[in-house]
This record gives sequence, C-alpha cells and structure tokens, in this order.
Amino acid sequence: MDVSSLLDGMNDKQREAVAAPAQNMLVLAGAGSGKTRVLVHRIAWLMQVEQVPASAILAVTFTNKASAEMRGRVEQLLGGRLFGLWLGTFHGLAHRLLRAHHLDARLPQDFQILDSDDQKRLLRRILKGMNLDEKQWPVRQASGFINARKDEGLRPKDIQILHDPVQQTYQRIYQVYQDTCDRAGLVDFAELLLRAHELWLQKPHILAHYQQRFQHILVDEFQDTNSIQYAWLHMLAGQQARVMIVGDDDQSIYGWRGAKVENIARFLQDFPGSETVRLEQNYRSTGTILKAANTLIANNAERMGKQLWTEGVEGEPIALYGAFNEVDEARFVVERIKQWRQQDGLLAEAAILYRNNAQSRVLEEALIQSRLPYRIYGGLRFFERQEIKDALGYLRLMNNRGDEAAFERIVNTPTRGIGERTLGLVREAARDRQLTLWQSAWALVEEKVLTGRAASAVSRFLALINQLEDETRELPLHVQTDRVIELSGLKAMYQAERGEKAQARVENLEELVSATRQFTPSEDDDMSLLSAFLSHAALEAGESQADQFDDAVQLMTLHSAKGLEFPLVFMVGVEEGMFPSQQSAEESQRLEEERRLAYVGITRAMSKLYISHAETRRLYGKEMFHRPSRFIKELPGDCLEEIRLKATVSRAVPNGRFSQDRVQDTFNETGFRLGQRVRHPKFGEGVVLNFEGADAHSRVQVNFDDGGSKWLVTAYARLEAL
Ligand SMILES: Nc1ncnc2c1ncn2[C@@H]1O[C@H](COP(=O)(O)OP(=O)(O)OP(=O)(O)O)[C@@H](O)[C@H]1O
Ligand SMILES: [Mg+2]
Repeated sequence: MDVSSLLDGMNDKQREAVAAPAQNMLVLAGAGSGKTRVLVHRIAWLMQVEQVPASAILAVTFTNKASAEMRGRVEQLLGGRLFGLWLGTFHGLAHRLLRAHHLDARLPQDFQILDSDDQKRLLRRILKGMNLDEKQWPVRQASGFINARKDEGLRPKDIQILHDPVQQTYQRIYQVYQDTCDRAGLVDFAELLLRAHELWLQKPHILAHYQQRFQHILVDEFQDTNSIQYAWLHMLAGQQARVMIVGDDDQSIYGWRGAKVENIARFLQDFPGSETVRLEQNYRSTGTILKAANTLIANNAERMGKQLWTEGVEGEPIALYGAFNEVDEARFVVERIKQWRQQDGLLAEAAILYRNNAQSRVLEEALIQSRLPYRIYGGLRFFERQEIKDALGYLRLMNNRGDEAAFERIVNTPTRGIGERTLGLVREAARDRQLTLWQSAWALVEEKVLTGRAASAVSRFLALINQLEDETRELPLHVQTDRVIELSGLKAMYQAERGEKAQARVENLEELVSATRQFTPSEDDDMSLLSAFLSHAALEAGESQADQFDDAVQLMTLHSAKGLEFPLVFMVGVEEGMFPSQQSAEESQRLEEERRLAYVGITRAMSKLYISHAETRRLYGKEMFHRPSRFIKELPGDCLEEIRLKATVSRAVPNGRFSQDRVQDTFNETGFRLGQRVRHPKFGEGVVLNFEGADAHSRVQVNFDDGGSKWLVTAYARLEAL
C-alpha cells in the first residue's frame, strides 16, 4: 500500500503525530478533533512504514466497543486481519495476562470474574457473617471502600492502621472479602488490575518478557486512567517502549471512580522527552454545536486550555424541549426519531443519552410502543439481566464449584425448598471450617446436620449440578446451555410468570443460546470454551449483543457515550437535581465533572442536537419537580431554539429565559389544556399530555399517576378537570 495514503485526509498536526519518529508523545485535544483517528493511523503507520510487527504493539481503549471498532479500522487500513496485536481495555488486557500466567498470579486456572452485582451479593453475605448490620454498613460503601483501595494498589495489610473505628471496620470487611475471593478463585474488576500490577512487581522475568515484546504502547482516553492503570503502564513501558497517549482533560468524567486527570501531567514528567501535539480543528460537529460546547466548558475553572474550531457548516440550532413529565419527554423523543426515519435517516444514527441508567425504562417503553428497535449500551445490558445471570449462574457453578456468587444466586432459584435457615447453616459451616459453600452443603448433608426436607432439597440441588455437568460436558456449548436452561427449571419458572416482562425473560434466555452458538473465543485463549464464554459474558456485558448489526436507536448513559459520535443526539433529563445531581451541585469539583459530562454529551452530536428537561419526573417511585439545568442556561442563547408543544411554532429563546405562557396558550377544542390535572372515575388522577381531533372524535392522552398513559375519547371519558 502507498505510504502516503495513511496520511491522506489528515491535517498537518495530525500528520505530525501519525508520522512522528519513535518517541513518547502526548496528543492533547478537544472532542472530535481526530485523536482516536490519529491513534488508529499511528498503529497502521508503525506496522506499514516502520515495519513494527503487530505483536510489538499494545493499544488500550476505554470500552470493548471501542477496541472492536479500532481493530476493524486498522485492519481496513492495512487490508488484512491482524494477529498478535494486543488491543483492548485495561481490564481486558489484565484478564488476558492473568489467564496466561495464572500460576504466577496465584490464581486457579478457571478463576471467575465477579461483576459489581456479584461483588455486592458476596459482600452482603460477608457482612451477615461478620454480624454487621447492613443499615449501618451499607454494601455500596463497603464495595466502594474496597474498590478504591484496590485502585490505589492497596491490600488490606497495606492500609495504614486507621484510628477511625469506621475505617477499621471497612478494612476488616476488605480482609474477609479478600480471603473469601482468594479461596474461591474469584476476581472482581479492580482485582484484575491490581493482580496484573502485582504480577509485574513480583515476577520480574515476566515483566521483562513483555517489556521486550511491546515496543510501542498507545492509549486512548488517557484522562480517565486511574492510579493502578498508570502504574501498570509505567512499569510495562520501562525504559524502552515508546508511549503515545491521547486525551482531553475536558472529558475526564470518571473522577468519582478514581480516575486521575493529573496522570497527563505525570506522564510528561515520567516519560522524558515527550512531545506534545495539540489538535484544534473539529471535524465532527456543526459550528452551532461546537460553539455551545465551547461556551459551556468555559465555565470550568480547572482546565489545561484548548481551542477548537471548525470549517464545517453552522447547522441547525440546538432544539430545546421542556416536557411536562418524563413520559411526555419520551414521547417527544420518539416522535422526532420517527420524523428522522421518515426523512431517510437510519435509526442507528440516533442516540438517546441520559445521566442515570434508571431513566432508560420510560424511553424503552415509548420505543416499544412505537415499534422502534433499540439497543442499550451499558446499564441493564444483556448479560446483566436477571434471567441471564440466573442461567450463567448454573453454568458457572458447573464450571467451578467454588464459585460462591453463583452458588448463592441459584441455590434456590427456581425455588426448591432451600430456605434462609438452611442456607444460614451452610454459610456458617463454610465460614467456620474454611470451606466453599458447595463443600459445606455436602458436608452438612453427609453428616446429617441437615435432615428431612432440607436435606433432600439440598442434596437434590447438588445432584442436579453434578448431573448437568456430567450429561452436558461433551456437548457443544449452545446445546449445553439450552439443556441447562431447561433442566434447571429456569425456563419453566419464567414461563409460569405472566406478563410481557416474563415473556421477554424467556426470549432473553433463548437469546443466550444464540449468543453461545455465535461465540468464538479470541485467538490464543487456551481455556475451555465454557470458561472463555463465561469470562466474555462478565467482561463484555452486552457490548456484543446478537443484534448489533440491526438498525436500532442507541440508548446509553452519557458516561458510556464517550468517544462515540452520532448524527442525531438527544440529551434527556437535563434538569437541576438530575444533571447536575443534587450532591454534585453543592461541591465545585464535582460540579465541574458534571459539566465535563455535559460537554461530552453535546460533543457527541454531529448535525442535530436535542436537549430536553421535564417539569415533573417520576423516578425510583418518587415524583420530583425540577427546574431546567444550569447547564442549559450556560449555553449561548443564539444557539438554541425552543420547541413548542404543538411543534408548529418555534422561536428562539433569549439567553436562558423560558416562555411562561406556553401552558396557557395550548387549550384546544377538547376543553382541556396540556399539563392540566384531571380525574377519571376508574384510572384516577393524571396529567393531560396530548390531544388530537375535534368535536365528538377528539381524544386526549392522559398520563395517570399510577398506570401509565392512555388515550381516551373525550366524549366518553368522563374526565373531570381538577
Ligand atoms: N482530518 C480529518 N478530515 C476529515 N475527518 C476527520 C479528520 N480527522 C478526524 N475526522 C473525523 O472526525 C470525527 C472525530 O474524530 P475522532 O473520533 O477521532 O475524534 P476524537 O478526538 O477522538 O473525539 P473524542 O474526544 O470525542 O473521542 C470522526 O468522524 C473522524 O473520522
Ligand atoms: Mg476519541
């Protein structure tokens, strides 16, 4: 291939970075300036021009989705499949390393990954065992304490003996948790990184091997690396590797999880001779969107300072919609997506971004009602759904009897008469005698500590797992999975539940069988197919759902949207108390991080951006009243356009001011007005969301306080205005 084509369509600064001589380099630049593109081209350049073998390159991305995309793009540039290139997330790479050197890392070959849910479940049990009241020692606090220590590279023994009795207790919890995990071969996310780092520290010959191998290290989204990731990289790089990091301090959004933006400055110190390249031209967004993003982020005090400009068109104004409530907001978003599709837009070009995972449900319902396919990234991902985790629980226990989280999850799912009391005995014996739950259950049956129904229920369960393993060991993975779903009684259990949700659960179980059928382990995995699949499920958590090639609306949190871009973007729930959240509003550092998150959100949009907020919102079962977010007020007025409810009139809002007369002037023939509270004899009280038609045919849509929204014919509905 022609060398120069790797530099085609690149600006001078980008070329400088792609074609730089072997050296350490920082590419510091704002959103959409081509950082990731530079990284991809740099990899191709190294291989093509500098003749660096793929196996001498290690590249780190922030999500699995990003690494799959990156691999695809490099392969496309070089015109062939790549072998030997290590490309993945920090967690994925650490996992790969630990699998390859499990003995040196003091792990069993088939160690299992605990996701955050499993971790909490296990902690809950540990708290019980330690006689600690969960109300006083919340599981979230405990997991937060443990993960934060691990991210700093601290084992329980390394924590300086704290005088604070509360901290001392958490330290003890950490110790018990660690012992339990070590006994059962369980590894949580933070542990992956910590072990990988300890591997460097404790096994210099292994470190030396990889130091020799990886001549070039490249890291995307560097602003969100935490201490242990930095330490790991720093050691791996050693004296000889050349490291290129790309990042944007304005997009550092994981401070709450231990990410340290200071790592950028540290890099410049620790890697002498680093060259800094700044990219300033944005290729992603319209002038309007870029101006809004620049203006917003200028409100942050702590910045390294960057310029961003575009040669692109000015584009349409950012549309602002003030909804009555979250249902109205969802309905609005769906309407606009339908319009987009009517104008030949793809659904996959549209993304709905929200602050919290819990906000997705209402949006999902609106999409389902309108029969628009959608995909969720992050949050309730496929592999995290209850029924999937149940099924995986069986597979995990079959694979490793010491998997405590799996044991806990399925021992009485479906219910088989193993009660809390029996389980209490099993746990106690496990603790006292240093056994796994599985071993303890056997012992109690054998020793006749358990008797009668409890004994037979427990031994039936133990026999079931053994039988499942015996009968399916030789079968292909998907047949094995199918048998497990049937024989465990899971399928029957969900079939017996009524309603759409149960139906969806059965479908998801079926989907799991397809997922196992389609599964191919990565090149040099030498573990069993089942182990490989279970690791994949825990690590990738839905990022490779079977429907990834379907045209579907993309739903995700603002956090998981980092690095991505979409022609059409909806930022929903942009309200004080939601975004920024109540707590962050009170603390300037956290407020700045929220503002960076808003900056990330806005800069995902290529051509059209909608921002919406709702006056009232029901979330986590509570009704809340919210003002529009301060972030909306911080946007330049001339970039905004307020959408009026009937969508026929729209006008620019003067800087940050909202029309007060909107509700009043939307009366119509039905005699009701939008936003009005009404009572229905059967459905109770609700709010008018919409109406259509006139006279006898007119209908109103009411969102009832309990029971969702309904269309009613005005003439028959006996609605009473309140
Ligand atoms: N020189 C260029 N000419 C044309 N398009 C470009 C150029 N450089 C980058 N792009 C395009 O601009 C968009 C943004 O690039 P990219 O995703 O690499 O930016 P980024 O800096 O990594 O953004 P983020 O900070 O959001 O991760 C992509 O669609 C990319 O293909
Ligand atoms: Mg990027």
